[in-house]
Amino acid sequence: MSFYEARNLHFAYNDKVVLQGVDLCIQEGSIVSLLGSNGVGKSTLMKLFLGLLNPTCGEVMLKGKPLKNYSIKERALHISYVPQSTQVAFAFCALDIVLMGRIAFESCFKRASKIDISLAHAAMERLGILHLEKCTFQTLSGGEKQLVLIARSLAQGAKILVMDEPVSGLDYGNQLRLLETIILLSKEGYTFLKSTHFPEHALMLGGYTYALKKGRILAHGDTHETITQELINELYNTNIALKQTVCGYSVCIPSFVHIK
Ligand SMILES: Nc1ncnc2c1ncn2[C@@H]1O[C@H](COP(=O)(O)OP(=O)(O)OP(=O)(O)O)[C@@H](O)[C@H]1O
Repeated sequence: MSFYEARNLHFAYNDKVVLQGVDLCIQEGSIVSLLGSNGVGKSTLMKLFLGLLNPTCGEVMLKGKPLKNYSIKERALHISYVPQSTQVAFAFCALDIVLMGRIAFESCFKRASKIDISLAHAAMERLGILHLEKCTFQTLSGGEKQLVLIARSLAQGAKILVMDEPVSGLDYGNQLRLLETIILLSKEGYTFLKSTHFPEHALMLGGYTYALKKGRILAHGDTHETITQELINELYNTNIALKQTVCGYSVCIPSFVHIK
């Protein structure tokens, strides 16, 4: 039985076709990176995996059962979502936002329990943002907001994390710390489906990669075998060379053909 998969997904926004026959299979505890140019459909595919959009054809399956047969609460027990950004209408503090991850376990109107608060604190501590707990979410920087949303996902306790460009807005140190956290969490049994604009980050994480182009899967497989310089150049219309460093990491070396 597959763990989490998309079978022959098709999707269009009205008459704008975005995905055409996408198959994607995620093993439990794995890290799956989605690559593709701007507007290719990565966020759309993730929203289909979350059940926030319905496919025009095809199906998302979770643990052998169609996702559409799970209630919203059941979905929240399995899957959490880190969006690219979140609008918050009220002056919630960062801890309130993280505690919202616990709503699936309680009623919206019930006060957070001691257990909820300690789980929220643990998630914030893990991401190095406990000092932000009393800050108003709206006043945080883009990167700080992103870390709070990731903490909300961890506090939710769901073991599948769907992350839409999770490092966007993070400074270089927080990018590396988040990648390391993802690797550590996957070793604890968490499963990741994440989009990225950085092939090097996918290579650091390893796992599995799917590359999307023109609504279809152009390439997929073990990340280190799938991400080649030819694939990167085809996906992004670039002219890079992929080189391996002495410590085993691959880096992209761009050639700026227009600048001499
Ligand atoms: N609500 C919507 N209504 C109509 N078209 C949409 C909607 N959301 C996205 N699209 C279009 O669908 C296509 C895929 O968008 P999507 O956000 O999934 O791409 P993406 O690969 O995540 O892009 P990026 O890397 O820039 O975040 C784009 O052409 C986009 O303009």
